[in-house]
Amino acid sequence: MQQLHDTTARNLTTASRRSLPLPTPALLRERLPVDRALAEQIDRHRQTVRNILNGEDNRLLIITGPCSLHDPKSALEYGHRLAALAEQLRDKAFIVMRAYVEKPRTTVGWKGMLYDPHLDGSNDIGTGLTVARHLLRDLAKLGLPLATELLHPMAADYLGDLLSWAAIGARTTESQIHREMVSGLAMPVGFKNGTDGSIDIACDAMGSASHPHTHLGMDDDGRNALIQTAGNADTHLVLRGGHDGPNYDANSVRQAVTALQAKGQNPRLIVDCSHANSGKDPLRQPHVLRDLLAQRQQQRDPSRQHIVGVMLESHLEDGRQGQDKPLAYGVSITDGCLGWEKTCDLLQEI
Ligand SMILES: O=C[C@H](O)[C@H](O)COP(=O)(O)O
Ligand SMILES: C=C(OP(=O)(O)O)C(=O)O
Repeated sequence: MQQLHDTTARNLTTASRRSLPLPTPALLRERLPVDRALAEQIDRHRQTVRNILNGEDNRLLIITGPCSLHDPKSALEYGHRLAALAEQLRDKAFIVMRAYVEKPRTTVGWKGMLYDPHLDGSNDIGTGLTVARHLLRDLAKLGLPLATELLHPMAADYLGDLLSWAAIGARTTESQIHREMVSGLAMPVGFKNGTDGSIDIACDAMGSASHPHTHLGMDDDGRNALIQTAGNADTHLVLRGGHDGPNYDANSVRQAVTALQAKGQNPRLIVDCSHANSGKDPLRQPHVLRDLLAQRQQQRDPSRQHIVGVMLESHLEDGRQGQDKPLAYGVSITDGCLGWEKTCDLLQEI
């Protein structure tokens, strides 16, 4: 009788969810391993990003790539072209590819390759994890450092070893769970300012993530676990504009730097040329980037440079997929992007 009661109570409280098994992080990493040479490459790339953020390497950090990856073929074609450009510009810039497989949504919408790799609402996350890890590993093997937004903390367990930089997005910067996760990550992590444009929440996030935490989590074998983290010393601010408009202009950057200095935090920051800084018009990104380059030129002493990195949303073709049309190759499925030709011309200006 007591058992019947317990079962009924459990059914009532869990009626709105169902679960299916997924591979553990250890199993996925075993199936798609990172070999020693690749691990060393990623370690070197992380260190270069750290050096830029600490003012020891004066090259511009450029994080560029599609708003979201949805098709391995076009992502790899972009990666091949970017790897060649990165080599050409290596004296002036350190280029990292945006390799975003999770998308935060304002309300609802496609949540990225990791969640729905078949793009049909079937939400085959098991395949999504494999496709995403496979693609990220192939891109890293091109010699490219990779950046992504870590949206679900469990995704870091499956993909974190392939990343040289990660973002916490505008919609999750205030989340304690994300700050705890960042505290245990081995790569530099940028916190974006909130969608309302405020930077205080991102500064709080940097402070929180730099501390050790103890939190609920999953171990490599997929078991619930108590996780203890050491604190991440390489967090920084990413300006992406907000509801009231852009924050890439010299005045906004100065205010952000002053706020960071007042809190004793790293005043070197990254500016996203897209999102609210471009008013979501991808073709405005060159205008934003040129403004940032002009601001950098004003600062003659490289060690006092505050804008150390920029982000672009860029794909093979301009814009985004048309509504109710067959998918066009190399076109973003989420936010509009700057096409390759324009991206390439723009980055040559550096
Ligand atoms: O970068 C992508 C989008 O800006 C973000 O995922 C939010 O998208 P949405 O407002 O279309 O949901
Ligand atoms: C969603 C993104 O950015 P933000 O968090 O700034 O909206 C993104 O870079 O894909």
